[in-house]
Amino acid sequence: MFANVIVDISIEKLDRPFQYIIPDALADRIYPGVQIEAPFGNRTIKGYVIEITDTPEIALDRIKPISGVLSGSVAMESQLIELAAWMRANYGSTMNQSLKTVLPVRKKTKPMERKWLELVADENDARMKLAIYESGRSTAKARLLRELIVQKRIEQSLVTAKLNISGATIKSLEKDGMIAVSTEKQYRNPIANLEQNKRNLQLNPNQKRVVDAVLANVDAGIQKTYLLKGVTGSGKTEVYMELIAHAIEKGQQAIVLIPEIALTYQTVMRFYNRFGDRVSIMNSRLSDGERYDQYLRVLHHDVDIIIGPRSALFAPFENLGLIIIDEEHETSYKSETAPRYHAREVAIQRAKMCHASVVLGSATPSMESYYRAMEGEYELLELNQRVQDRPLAQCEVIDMREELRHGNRSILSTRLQERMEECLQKNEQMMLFLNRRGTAGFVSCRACGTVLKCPHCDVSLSQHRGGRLVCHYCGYEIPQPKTCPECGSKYIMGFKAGTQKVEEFVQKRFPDAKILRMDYDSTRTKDSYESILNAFANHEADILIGTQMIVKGHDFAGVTLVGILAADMSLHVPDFHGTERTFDLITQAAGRAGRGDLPGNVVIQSYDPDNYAIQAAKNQDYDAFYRQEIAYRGMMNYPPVNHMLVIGLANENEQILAKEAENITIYIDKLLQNHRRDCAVIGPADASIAKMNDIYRKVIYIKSKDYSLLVAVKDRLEKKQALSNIQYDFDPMSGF
Ligand SMILES: Nc1ncnc2c1ncn2[C@@H]1O[C@H](COP(=O)(O)OP(=O)(O)OP(=O)(O)O)[C@@H](O)[C@H]1O
Ligand SMILES: [Zn+2]
Ligand SMILES: [Zn+2]
Repeated sequence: MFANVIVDISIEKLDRPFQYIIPDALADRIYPGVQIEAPFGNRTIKGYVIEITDTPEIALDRIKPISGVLSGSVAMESQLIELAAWMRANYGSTMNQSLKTVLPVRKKTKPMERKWLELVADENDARMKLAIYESGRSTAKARLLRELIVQKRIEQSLVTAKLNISGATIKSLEKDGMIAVSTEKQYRNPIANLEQNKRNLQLNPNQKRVVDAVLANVDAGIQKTYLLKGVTGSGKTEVYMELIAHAIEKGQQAIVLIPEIALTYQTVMRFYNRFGDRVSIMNSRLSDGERYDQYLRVLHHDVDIIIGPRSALFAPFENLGLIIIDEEHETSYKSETAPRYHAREVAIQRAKMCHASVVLGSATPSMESYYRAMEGEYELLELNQRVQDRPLAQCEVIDMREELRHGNRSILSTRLQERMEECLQKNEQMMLFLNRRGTAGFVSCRACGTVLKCPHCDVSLSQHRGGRLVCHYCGYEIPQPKTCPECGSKYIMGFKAGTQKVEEFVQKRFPDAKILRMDYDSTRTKDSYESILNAFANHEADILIGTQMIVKGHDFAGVTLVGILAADMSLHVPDFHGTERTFDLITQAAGRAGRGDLPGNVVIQSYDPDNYAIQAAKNQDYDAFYRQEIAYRGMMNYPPVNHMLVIGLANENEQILAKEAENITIYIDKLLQNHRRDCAVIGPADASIAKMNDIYRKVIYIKSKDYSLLVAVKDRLEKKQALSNIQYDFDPMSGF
């Protein structure tokens, strides 16, 4: 057997593992992540094993044996490399891609150095010396010494800038034995200079019950994953913080994942108020240097808590006790580039390696997580009430087909306009949420609500050029009809309306209302997102109009009305998750209303008001939604009941791609011929983006109950020569 070893984890050399023989005597101590010693040229170097293989890559007589295993090699990097190896094996990528995901980009930039001047002589001696300097007209030396007698310790840059003192003067004082100069490395702290506002909140009995349940297991040494299902505004964040405080008390550290878009000043402050400087953040707005500094601060035990999106999962804590994933249903936890990992699964894997707990939190848990909780794999914990017994908002569904029948062709239903009027009169705030997800591509009837779907896959057909409607799962296609096949209406078309249009309409209808709009266009500059949220929180506007951006965990006490426009648009994304996304979005949006002292109202506008996702969201009844959705997933063999592997192929030559996709499908069919009952191969079909930058794309789907069968197919394909670029996506979260 051979081990592929990385000898130095600096980015330039990541590209090149070196191969060594595994001596029999060491065989059972060598696995990915382990730190070893091996000959390198004429010296011995330390390295990390990244892979075990039975294929030699160079002539056998040129491969040297590993000379030793570094016992107790607890080096942080070794654990992360082991994790990278697991990701490579389970998601399909090169080892390089996995390592680059897990380890930070090393920046040559040095940390800032601060020099300190400190008085070391005792005060009497210093005063005597000061008198000598003064009489000898050493005015610069006198000035500095006088200051240090008062301050004891001053930063050098302050001395040179403010007291106008030269390096020579400092040296001379040092030589006289008056002061000492020391340097201190300082890493950039992205949340420095915040003002901490300590406040101690008493957990209510429900919150306490949840915390106790976790702590009981922790104290008994039981490592587990928990699913915290708590309605919007039930105080999940307070539960997280309490658990973190307990971990820190035991000398452990914690990682908190939240979707990038919810990582606002408001959220960071909640953690900062409780934990102060022991908290740091990672997000995409940090420069590579700042990000690397956070990695070092973690390594040097300067912080106990890292908050950030997906990538914060790889913070190098040595004694990690807790990983929290808030809004765990969010699609952004799945990486869209290889390795296409899901943060939830990697978190669980990392937690197992270091015996940490994982808490997944959401008001609308993903189907995957709730299914696993039902199967007993995760422990389910619930918070079914809002804090201080605030009621959930009152929801009503408006049938937009009726509106059309009554001659209202506008974006806002009569009912919503009435509610808005009331809200403005009472000087309360509202949010209008336009569901833009999935508005591209599908075709629906405005008179009866019918959406054209694939008869084989039950996903909506997508509009293609040349008037074709195509299924991206199986390739089924039909010409686009001119009239609705259900009711004959000619109002059958793609849906198009943007937030800007909504804003124009609302402004015209309510000329005195102050409106803020938040969408991709209005938040392109660095801080605009934050400043819109702040302005709204300060009641500088009555109405906030936006896309999915406005529903992510924001806590505005003044909002009493939420209007959800085009609620059902996301039902029709060409993807089997459409119904789940719709339920999530409506429930989360509705959860923004009535969080303060005043009760909330929600108006849901839909062309498909009887759909179970819309009905369940209206009643804020997660369980009802789950029961129907899981039955559907089971019937169609979709995840989480089955696993699914998407094999994406890309090639600039359309003919070669088509041929290769066919051949690979036949090859996979053959591979799986003894497993016909446990799996299905579907496709090849055009990818949802069938051509990108002049590269053609196709997809093949495999469904199976057995994840390892899918991994085995991937492993075989990886070894095969291919003309096209091949990508793997296990249990996809969105169309390829
Ligand atoms: N025990 C408590 N006593 C008083 N107020 C509390 C308590 N717990 C939480 N709160 C307050 O209630 C509000 C909602 O709590 P929090 O944001 O933690 O809920 P959440 O479940 O995370 O909500 P969402 O999922 O909607 O984001 C916050 O303003 C929080 O400060
Ligand atoms: Zn119709
Ligand atoms: Zn189909």
